[in-house]
Parts: sequence; C-alpha cells; structure tokens
Amino acid sequence: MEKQVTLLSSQLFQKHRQVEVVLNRSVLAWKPVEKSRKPCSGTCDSVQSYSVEVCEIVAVRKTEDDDQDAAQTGKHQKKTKQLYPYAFTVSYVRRTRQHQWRCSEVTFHCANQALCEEWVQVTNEQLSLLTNRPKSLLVYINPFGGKRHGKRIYEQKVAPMFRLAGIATTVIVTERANHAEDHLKTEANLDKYDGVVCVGGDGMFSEVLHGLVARTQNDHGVDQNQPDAELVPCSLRIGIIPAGSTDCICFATVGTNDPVTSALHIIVGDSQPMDVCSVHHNDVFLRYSVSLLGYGFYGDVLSDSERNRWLGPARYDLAGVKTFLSHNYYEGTVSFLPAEDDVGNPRDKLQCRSGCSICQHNRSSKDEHGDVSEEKEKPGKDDSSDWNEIHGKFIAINAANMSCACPRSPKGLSPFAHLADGNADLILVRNCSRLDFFKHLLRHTNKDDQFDHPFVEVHRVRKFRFEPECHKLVSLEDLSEPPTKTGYSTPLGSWSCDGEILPEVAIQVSVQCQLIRLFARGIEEQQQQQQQCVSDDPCTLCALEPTTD
Ligand SMILES: CCCCCCCCCCCCC/C=C/[C@@H](O)[C@H](COP(=O)(O)O)NC(=O)CCCCC
Ligand SMILES: Nc1ncnc2c1ncn2[C@@H]1O[C@H](COP(=O)(O)OP(=O)(O)O)[C@@H](O)[C@H]1O
Ligand SMILES: [Ca+2]
Repeated sequence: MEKQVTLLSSQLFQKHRQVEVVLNRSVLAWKPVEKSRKPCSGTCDSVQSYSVEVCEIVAVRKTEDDDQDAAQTGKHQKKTKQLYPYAFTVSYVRRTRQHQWRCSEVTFHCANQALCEEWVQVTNEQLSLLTNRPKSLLVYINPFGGKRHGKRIYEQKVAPMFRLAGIATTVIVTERANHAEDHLKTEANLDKYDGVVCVGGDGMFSEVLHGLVARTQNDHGVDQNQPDAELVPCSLRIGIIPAGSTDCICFATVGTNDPVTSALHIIVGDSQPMDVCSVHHNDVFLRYSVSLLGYGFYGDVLSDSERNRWLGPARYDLAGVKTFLSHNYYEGTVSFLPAEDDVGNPRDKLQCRSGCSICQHNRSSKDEHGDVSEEKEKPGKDDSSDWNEIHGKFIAINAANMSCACPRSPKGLSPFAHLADGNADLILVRNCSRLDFFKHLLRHTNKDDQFDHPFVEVHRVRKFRFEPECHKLVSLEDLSEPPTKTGYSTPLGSWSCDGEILPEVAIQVSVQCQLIRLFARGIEEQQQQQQQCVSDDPCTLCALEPTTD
C-alpha cells in the first residue's frame, strides 16, 4: 500500500482534551494525547482514534466567536478558550441507520492564529483537489410534488448545506408542469453548471431527464425519433432531492428517501451511471423511462390516481385498491431481445450495489465520450432470430430498468435488476385469480420471491416491443363511445412511464446503457454503512446527534 505523506500534524484541543491531529491526502485523523482513556460506553468497541476520509469532508472553516460561545459554556470550556483562543470546525459525512447520512462537526482549538489558519488553508487545498465535486448547480423545485413540502425541504435542509460546502446555486421554483423540461431544452445556459438538481418526485426527475437528454441530442445533431440512434450521454449529473410521492429513483440509487442524505451525495460529488429506456411508437419518439414502464395494473393505477392528485401520495393507495378490485387483464404480444449471457438474470439474487461488478463490466462498452466500442457494434447482435415472442392475456406487463425499490416495496419490483447494465427486467403477469394476484403483490412487501408463481415470468432484455391484440380493429365512425385508444374495439390499457401516461399502447423500447449520471453511488453494502467507531471517551460517533437536520 502507498504510504501516505503527512501534510499537517499538530497537538490541538478538542472538547476537554488534547488531541494529536494528522492530515494526509486521504484522511483526517485525531486521537487523545493522554495515556489513560476510558473505554467507549456506547454501542461500539472503543479504539483510540477518530478518522474521516478527506473525500467525505463537507467543509472546513474558522470557527467564529459566536459558535464557540454557543458551544462552550462550562468552566472547562472557558479555560480552553483562554489557552486556545483560535478554532476551526470540520463538517463531515457521518453514516447513520438505513443508508442515511448526516453532517457532523468537530471543532479543534489552537493556541495561535497562524496554526489555525494553516489548518483551514491546507485542508481546503485538499478539498479543492477533489475535482468531481460540483461548484455550481441549477436547481428546479416542484412546489406541488408529494406532500407539497419541496420548497420548505430545499430551503431548510438543503440550501444551508450547499452554502456550507461553497456551492453556488441558481434556483427555479417551477410555475407549471414542463417548466423545468422546457427551460433545460431551450433556455438554460448549461455551460455555467456542474449539475442539475430536481426537488420533487419521479415525475419531476423525468422532466429534468427529458430536458437534459433532448438538449444533449440537439446539440450533437442526434435525432431522438430514430429508435436505433446512438444517443449521446449527458455530461451534467442529476441530483435528486426527494420530495415526491414514490421517489423510487432516489430510493433505488441511494437506499433511502432523505433530503439531507441526497444533498450530501451531491456535495461529495458522487457519480452513478444510469440506463435509460427510450420508448417509440412507429419510429416516433414518445418518452424516456428510468424506473417503471408498466402496462395493465400499474398503468391503470396511474390513470386512476391522476384524478385524485389532491390526495398526495395516498392517491396511489386508493387507486391501487380500486384497480386490484377491478381485476382487468389485457391481451397482446410481447417480443423481446434477451440480454447477453454474462449479465446475470432477474432471479440470480445478485443485488446491484455500490460499485456493482455487473454494471462496471458494461461500462467498458461506452467510453467517456459516449463512443461505442466494437463489441457493441458487432453485426448480428440484433438478429431477428434472437427475438422471442409471447402472446397472452396479461394482468401486468412491467419493464423495470432498475429495482424500483421504494418505501412501498423496499426490495422493489425487480429486486436484482441493475442500474447501469444496459438491460431491463421484463415481468409478465398472466391472467390469474384475484387471490393469486394478491399473493404476488404481497410478495413485493416481504422477503418471498414475487416471481415464484406459475403465472409470472421474468426476462432480462435489451429491447422489447408490445403490440396489443387488435384483430377487432374498427373504423372510427363505428365507435359511439370515445375509444380508450383510437381504432381498437378490444379494451386497452395504458402504459405508465415513470408516472406519466403514454399516448400510445403499441411501443418499441430500447435500453440506452448509461445514458445519464446521477449524484449518487448506488446502495452501499452494510459494511460500508457502519462506519467503524474509532473513538474514545465520550464516543462521538456513537453519541453525537445529527447537527444539520
Ligand atoms: C398488498 C400490498 C401490495 C403492495 C404492492 C406494492 C408494489 C409497489 C411497487 C412500486 C413500484 C414503483 C415504481 C415507480 C414508479 C414511479 O416512477 C411512479 C411515479 O412516481 P412519483 O412521481 O414519485 O409519484 N409511481 C407510481 O407509478 C406509483 C406506483 C404505486 C403502486 C401502488
Ligand atoms: N409548478 C408546477 N405545477 C404543476 N405541476 C408541476 C409543477 N412543476 C412540476 N409539475 C409536474 O408535477 C408532476 C408530479 O411531480 P412530482 O414532483 O413527480 O410529484 P409526485 O411524486 O407527487 O407525482 C410532474 O409530472 C411535473 O411535470
Ligand atoms: Ca438496467
């Protein structure tokens, strides 16, 4: 292992004791100088030092007198202030339960001003070397998403952290649907920004996605209407501050729907590539999807829920019950191009986690500039002979481009789907009894396998098409009732595309591998989650309360 060069090492004062503080390029560490130390009385085994990775330091600043006065009221503290009148505070990421991050602080007191300023300067120099961190962000807030708390969440929980981290922001509170999308497509000067942040739900994310992808394709002269066009990846990353109803894109990429955690992932400059499904009808571009493309059950839930938007997130529960009771099924033909053999399968129990090897493997197929390697260009890869075709009556047809985990279903619609493997999991739920369908739905909420039913099949696919049963095609004049979809006499459902209803039922879908990047890192494994306590008395990692939320 490479030996780390010490940049600074000093004896400083922290709380009521003297500490040896050391900074190298990757770690800030400190430990008490005294020989005798009481063990940690918290939940961890006490060892003798604390450490914070430099890449997880949010900010370092000189501690103002006011801050010191507020923190130091006791006799000891007054004495500390006399002996060590200068201080600096380091704000850093602390992992708590269930993938949540918090911003903690530690203040070091110094005997002389020059030393204090040196610590602030050298630590800041190290932070400035972290070039993946955003310096300037364009933020869109949907004030009406979810429980309508978006503006408050941003102002109270997120903006102060961005300020602390020295990130400049341009904030736009949207005034109508499609405001963010239109602004990104035509007006925004994107050269000024290192990323775009949306405050809202999956629908708001979808707006930002459409705006950014369309803008990028326009700038590069790529026609989105061509289903086989090689789309150019977006250079700006997208951050999501969850303030919507489902927020599954945030949940499935971070592991929690928590604004403070998401803000910290943005600040430290995380990057998570994401696949995007492009959806076409007869060679006309319809929409992109990142989470769920659902026909039948989820399409019906979505259409019904739109009527009750005023209910907020609860609209989905009401619509879910109504749709379940109506127990509709839809006939049609699904054709799909299976994934390559080396990318796993939807039941292999290999969860997509931070640094996922399956997604990393696929990364090699697209270089930094979005050029496609020879491997992907091999002729015959899309041979019509590779396509499979299934005809049937379906209660639901779901294409999950990622797990679609969310608080309603913590493991998601397809628990082993991958964020960036270039494939989607296509789930076909054939017509079955209400009770069987209920059992299938229930398994989305517990540990049982929702695919382990004779009426459910699931395939990992690169592309798929759906054609509704249309042999009873009639002329428009024959239809006395307004048709659900023009020209068909058999009942048609609709596709929900990340929470938007598609205007067409017959669709062609193609997964665009790693078209965008988020300010996220994928869900961390449990070991990464539990930051090891390396403290002593009193153990701040065990006992400190969050300081920012
Ligand atoms: C007997 C209990 C059954 C419970 C079954 C729960 C299964 C839940 C699966 C949820 C998948 C969610 C996929 C995400 C879709 C979102 O993109 C979309 C829009 O989100 P937003 O803009 O934040 O509102 N949300 C939905 O389509 C809602 C699906 C809710 C289904 C009950
Ligand atoms: N100012 C606004 N007024 C009305 N609708 C808006 C506004 N801003 C965004 N929207 C639309 O609201 C829809 C839902 O937003 P979203 O933030 O996803 O909330 P939810 O998760 O509750 O559906 C999105 O499709 C978006 O286009
Ligand atoms: Ca995928």
